[in-house]
Amino acid sequence: MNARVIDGKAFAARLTQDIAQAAGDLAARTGTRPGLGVVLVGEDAASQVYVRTKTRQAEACGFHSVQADLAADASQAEILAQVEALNADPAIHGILVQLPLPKGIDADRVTQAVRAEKDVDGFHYLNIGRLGAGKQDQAFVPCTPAGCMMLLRDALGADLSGRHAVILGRSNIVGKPMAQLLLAANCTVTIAHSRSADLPALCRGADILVAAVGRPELVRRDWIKPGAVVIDVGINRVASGDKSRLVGDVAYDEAAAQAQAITPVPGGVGPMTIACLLLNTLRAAHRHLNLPDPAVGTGTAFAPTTTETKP
Ligand SMILES: Nc1nc(=O)c2c([nH]1)NC[C@@H]1CN(c3ccc(C(=O)N[C@@H](CCC(=O)O)C(=O)O)cc3)C=[N+]21
Repeated sequence: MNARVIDGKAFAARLTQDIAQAAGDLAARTGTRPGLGVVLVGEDAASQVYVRTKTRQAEACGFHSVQADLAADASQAEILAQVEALNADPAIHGILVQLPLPKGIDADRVTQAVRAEKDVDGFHYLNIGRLGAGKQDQAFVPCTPAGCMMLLRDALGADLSGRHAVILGRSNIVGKPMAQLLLAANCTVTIAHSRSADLPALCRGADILVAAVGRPELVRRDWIKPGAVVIDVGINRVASGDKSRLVGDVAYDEAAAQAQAITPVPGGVGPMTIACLLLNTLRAAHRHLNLPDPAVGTGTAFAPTTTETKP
């Protein structure tokens, strides 16, 4: 078997173009540009890179964008005040507080302070609850799982019903919402995690395998059912000689020998996360104006983008 590479980078680029187009249409119709507010606390290098990418892409889509940088020793009250300012700003439709927050800050307090209508990360309990109740159309769905679903439908077609999906990882940000989305798509869903017995055997039962545990190359060749679709959410920086490189939670070459299709790292799920953040912000602006959600990122708007791996 020679897995197709699911090109998340190309998919995200097309999605981002459609978002830019829809943002332009909205501005022409209503005079409103979608507005994204990003809160960054501290000097974590990776967080700075991610936040810069998000802000730059938002601006490239014609969004209004505001970035609030707070010092690493900012107090919880200062962070909450920043969130409240963005909550109250009518030009801001989506708010993102970059995680992780420094030690000593109650991240739950901060994420729950974001108004649900502006919660484009999908972390507010109202949005989590809507997703859990099958009302994901009214929710903001967390960006990484939303992007994974688009890539899955790109690989397998719109109808995923009856497939056995195994998710490795049970985080609030990826594993749990991913399970809800796959369940809503009529998959049979297994959530496996660090305390599960015989992870390899569980994974071998998967038609769809989503790896989101943050363990470099945990998933090996014999964990994968021939013909499965593998979505690798892991982004792990590992030493490679005197440099470092990014690897996923899946041993890519081994998995590609077994799978039908697989996402690479980098260039798979990561770029989709950012595109879905922009899409959620575009939707937030529409909902703020009492307009129906734009027809972007839904249905069959996207032709498959898959390429062959090397033998
Ligand atoms: N409130 C909040 N929301 C988030 O969505 C959020 C967050 N906090 N904290 C950190 C994680 C991580 N995250 C990534 C997004 C894109 C890439 C991405 O585009 N990665 C590129 C490679 C980037 C590189 O080279 O380092 C790729 O996979 O191709 C990675 C990671 C969003 N996060």
